[in-house]
Amino acid sequence: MVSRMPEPREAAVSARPELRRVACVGGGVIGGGWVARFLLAGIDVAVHDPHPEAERIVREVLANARTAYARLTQAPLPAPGTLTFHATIEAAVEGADWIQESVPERLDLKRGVLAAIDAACPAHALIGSSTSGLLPSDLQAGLSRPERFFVAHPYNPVYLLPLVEIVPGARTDPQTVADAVGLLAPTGMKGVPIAKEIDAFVGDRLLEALWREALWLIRDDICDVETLDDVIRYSFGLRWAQMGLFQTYRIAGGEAGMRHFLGQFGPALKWPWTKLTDVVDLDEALVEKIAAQSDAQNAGLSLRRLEQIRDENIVGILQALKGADDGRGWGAGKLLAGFEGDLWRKAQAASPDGDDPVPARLSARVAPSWVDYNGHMTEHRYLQVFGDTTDVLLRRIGVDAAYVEAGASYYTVETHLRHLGEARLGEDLTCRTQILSFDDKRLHLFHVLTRAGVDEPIATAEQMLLHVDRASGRAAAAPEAILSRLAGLVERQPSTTMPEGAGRAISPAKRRSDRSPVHEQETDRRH
Ligand SMILES: NC(=O)C1=CN([C@@H]2O[C@H](COP(=O)(O)OP(=O)(O)OC[C@H]3O[C@@H](n4cnc5c(N)ncnc54)[C@H](O)[C@@H]3O)[C@@H](O)[C@H]2O)C=CC1
Ligand SMILES: C[N+](C)(C)CC(=O)CC(=O)[O-]
Repeated sequence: MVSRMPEPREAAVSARPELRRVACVGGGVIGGGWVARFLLAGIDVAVHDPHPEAERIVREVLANARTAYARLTQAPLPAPGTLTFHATIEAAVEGADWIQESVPERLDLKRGVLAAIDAACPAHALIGSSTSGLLPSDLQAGLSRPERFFVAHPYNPVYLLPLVEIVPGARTDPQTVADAVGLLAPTGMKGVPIAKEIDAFVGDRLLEALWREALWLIRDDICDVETLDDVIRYSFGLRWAQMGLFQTYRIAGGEAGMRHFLGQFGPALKWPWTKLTDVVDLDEALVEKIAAQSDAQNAGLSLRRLEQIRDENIVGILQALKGADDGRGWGAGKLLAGFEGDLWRKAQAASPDGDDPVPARLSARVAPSWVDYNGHMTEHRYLQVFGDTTDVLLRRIGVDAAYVEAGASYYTVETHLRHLGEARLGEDLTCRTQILSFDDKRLHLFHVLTRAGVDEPIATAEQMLLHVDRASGRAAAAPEAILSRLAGLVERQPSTTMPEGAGRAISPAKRRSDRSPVHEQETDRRH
């Protein structure tokens, strides 16, 4: 049978401009994550949450998000939006382009809150609900303008995981779905329209099935929570971040592929262990057992520490995926690469030549994964920072993703890196570039890495790059437009003299015999 493309995907293009102001109604785990996602995309956010400590909680989630973003990307993020807190729904939704409801998972509560939002928000505003499973048709039932309502189901942490299931109800306008997908894209999120509404949508149907089996395994003492988590994180959990279920199983079918996989494991679907559907009774004893095992598993780890470890791990995974598929990016990493490309394009459009007289400048923070057994930044991270700074320069002269796609690029052919000091965990670094020389094919750079606000270099790198025709892999003259941008940067750069250390080769170590006291004594005796 040939499947039809789902309706909402056909209305693919958003007619709306970018979001300027968002209201988040509910600022708990998920509401706080939405706040961070929108704010760090430069959007103003108004929050309403009656919890007495709502502001503290939101700001703590935001602090986590800022740390995670500093590690996630070197791309020029926009200036964060303005965060405000409001005592009423009416005040929060005033002037909002999008309202995201994230109050507790109770139909009656959500309906009341949505009715208040619907009555007070601007006519053009979209209304999304974070519900994990309630049907959008049930939630939109009492609204005066149900056509602008939909479920926007995110994943925790909302500021790092890009997926949002966009689920329309019976009365949602298909254009609303397309608009929601389009409006989320500049925040780095991937809105995925779900063709038909169903309880728990797609993600939570899968997660609930796994969770149900997990609860049985603990209740029946088959394993404890730590063993169960190990089974996931040392095996299929590692696969799922990059290939999901079906692509993974296609490979598991070997050379004969998916048909063979289905032929081999299809019959097993009739065996008892593949159709477990009973729901475990979450009685007091089981709750106590799981809570106690979970406490033991996480002894000494606060919630915020767990969140930080989780965020660091997710950032690492996203960055690995960004470099996958021969640098083209894969899955969520490809999305991140596209997001960063948009940020660079926007920054360049806002300031095509840039006002900065320094040809390239990059800020970086020493992340835990950058530190080695000596307790300082490890070697290859220096090259990463210098390489990223070179990329800043290349983008500035017009060598961006589109330029590379069109067939030419600059390749680094030589680097001389000097380590002059130590960069330690959490330190903010600045890298600045001087263009030493260039001609139609060669570009000679000198980077200096310092602690932010300090002049003394921690490291320097001298690099030679060649302009290359990518098809032949051979050096080729860069076009006039690139060369004249380079000339403009050279003219304006503050330093015109050769920097200390430029052109230096590694001086050979003295031969052991030259240094030996015996040798020196012998030499002395000869004198
Ligand atoms: N926690 C999770 O992993 C995920 C939760 N969700 C969904 O997000 C929604 C919120 O869940 P969580 O953030 O986990 O819950 P939470 O309990 O952390 O936060 C709910 C917040 O809503 C506030 N609230 C209660 N009544 C309110 C009202 N009348 N107006 C404004 N705020 C009000 C509470 O003070 C609280 O801060 C639920 O629909 C849930 O299904 C979606 C994805 C994942
Ligand atoms: C537990 N949960 C059903 C609220 C989970 C979700 O909805 C998504 C997530 O982040 O796992």
